Amino acid sequence: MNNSLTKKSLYQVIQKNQGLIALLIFVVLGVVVISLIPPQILKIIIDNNLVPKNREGLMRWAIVYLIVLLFIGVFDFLKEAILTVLGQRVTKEIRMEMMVKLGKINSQFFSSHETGAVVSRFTNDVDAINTLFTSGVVGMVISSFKIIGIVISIWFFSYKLGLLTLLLLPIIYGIIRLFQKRMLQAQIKNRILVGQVNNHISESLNNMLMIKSYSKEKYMEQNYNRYLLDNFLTLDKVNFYDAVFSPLIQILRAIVIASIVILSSAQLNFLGMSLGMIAASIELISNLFEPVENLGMQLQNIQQAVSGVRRVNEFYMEPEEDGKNDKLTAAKIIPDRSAVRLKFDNVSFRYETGTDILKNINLTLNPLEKVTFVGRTGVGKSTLFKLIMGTLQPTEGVISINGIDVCAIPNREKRRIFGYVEQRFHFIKGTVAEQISLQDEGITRGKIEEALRFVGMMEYIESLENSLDTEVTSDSLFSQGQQQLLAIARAIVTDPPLLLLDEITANLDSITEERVISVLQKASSAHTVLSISHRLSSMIASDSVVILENGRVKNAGSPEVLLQDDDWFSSQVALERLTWH
Ligand SMILES: Nc1ncnc2c1ncn2[C@@H]1O[C@H](COP(=O)(O)OP(=O)(O)OP(=O)(O)O)[C@@H](O)[C@H]1O
Repeated sequence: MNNSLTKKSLYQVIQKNQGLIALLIFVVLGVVVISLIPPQILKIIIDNNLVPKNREGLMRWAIVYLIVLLFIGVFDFLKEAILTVLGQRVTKEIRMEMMVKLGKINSQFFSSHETGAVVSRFTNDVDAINTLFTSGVVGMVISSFKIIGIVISIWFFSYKLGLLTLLLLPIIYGIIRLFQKRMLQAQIKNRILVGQVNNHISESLNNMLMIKSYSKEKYMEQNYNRYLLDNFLTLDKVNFYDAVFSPLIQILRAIVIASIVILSSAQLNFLGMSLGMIAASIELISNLFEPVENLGMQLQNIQQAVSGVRRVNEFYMEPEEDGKNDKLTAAKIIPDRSAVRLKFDNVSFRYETGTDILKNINLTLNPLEKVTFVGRTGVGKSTLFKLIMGTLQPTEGVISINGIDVCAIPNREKRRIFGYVEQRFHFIKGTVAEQISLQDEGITRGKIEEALRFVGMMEYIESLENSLDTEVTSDSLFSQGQQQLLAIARAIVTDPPLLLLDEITANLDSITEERVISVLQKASSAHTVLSISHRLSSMIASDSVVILENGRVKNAGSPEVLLQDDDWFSSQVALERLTWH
């Protein structure tokens, strides 16, 4: 756990909660010691009062007995409360640190890790660490002390019974563990199957239109039926173990108690104990089952928590985005927006999980140039944009703006440099205005309105109930094409000198498409514009076209020259004209 996040968070919580921890230690010791007292009182009541038929002290001992029970309750409550508070504080600390880490982590991480697995670090793994507090280490210490205390108390009554208890302990533990393991296996299987049943419903709902269009209702029902049946079978097992476990413990306890009574009978009198001692021993042995039972679960929780700790720490050790220069500002990098020079020097790139996507790209774009990247689906055009923005780091080579490596640009400055319009619009929780500003306080309402007017969305937004302040609660408030327009508004609202447009007209009707292109063309006089387009006809009048093939620049030049020189380009244009006319 060296330099681990868990250790760090634990240390911080201990530092900030020293009083609470001192109280916890006191309470834990109190719980252990006080819970040994009632059997002793019982012994005194029987030996000093009941056997000699002396009722004098009964009232006094009854009150003491009640007070002790009251203390046990109070101490138990305090222990649980403190452990829950401390556990929550540690998990909050861990989760906050993990969120900070998530913001710093190298973007490559997200292409090689599934969302579900990362979510599970934040939820299941941190919850497992929480059990270290609520029912793990501290619980185990309490259970162990309780067991030790009980054995010592019994030993004082009769060393023979003490020895017998020591012999019995592993047997009781073994039987309980055997059942607990089976119960847990059945519960885990049941949980997975319940997840499967629930997933099936949400998946079916998400795909309902497709299911109906392809007439897959029967298939959906059969699958659901199968999942339900599996679920019933495991649930049966869980119920069986649940039903058997309690009676099993009762029978075990009854056998042990009966053995003590038989061994103490007048005929055998093997243990040599008074009646009070016998009663107290029976009480103590009865109390022995609870900590033994807890111990098994606590050990298991600790095992799970340890793997949670390991996984959380692995996440915390993931490489961060390096090479950022915090002193760089957009104004320093681009002092004059008409002199932006973007350069690719021997750039190659490969995702962690795959082969080379881009190989040895060398390109220099002139200031204010309009460049369109074309190439077959999957050739790496969108990847190239992510490299330009420094979201991904080239495996080899450098991409620079005015001589500055894009990977050194701090994230906070990127919105003032790049306006990136993705193929898909990502909604955030908030109002329409916040979809555009992304809660960036530097962006005024006037700027937001200007950007929305620019893409022709203002009229529609004014027709919404609260105009710009309408809460966006569902994607369906905007059509696919409108989402595309919102994406453009979000990108241009900061008036960045570099526009990166990834298939911006894919979801627009031809009238809107023409309008967007003409508006962007007007605006583009003060921008360097890089666009990706499948439909060559929808290309913003480009100064040059870069054709990518097999990860390399196959050809680059003005569209007029490429129409003459490049067979692929001229045939694509011809094909498109054929399709459209
Ligand atoms: N996160 C990722 N992890 C691994 N491989 C990826 C990842 N993203 C993209 N790829 C792969 O990289 C290749 C290039 O993808 P990219 O999206 O850059 O292509 P593209 O030219 O923009 O495609 P399209 O024209 O369809 O948008 C594809 O083969 C894709 O499968």
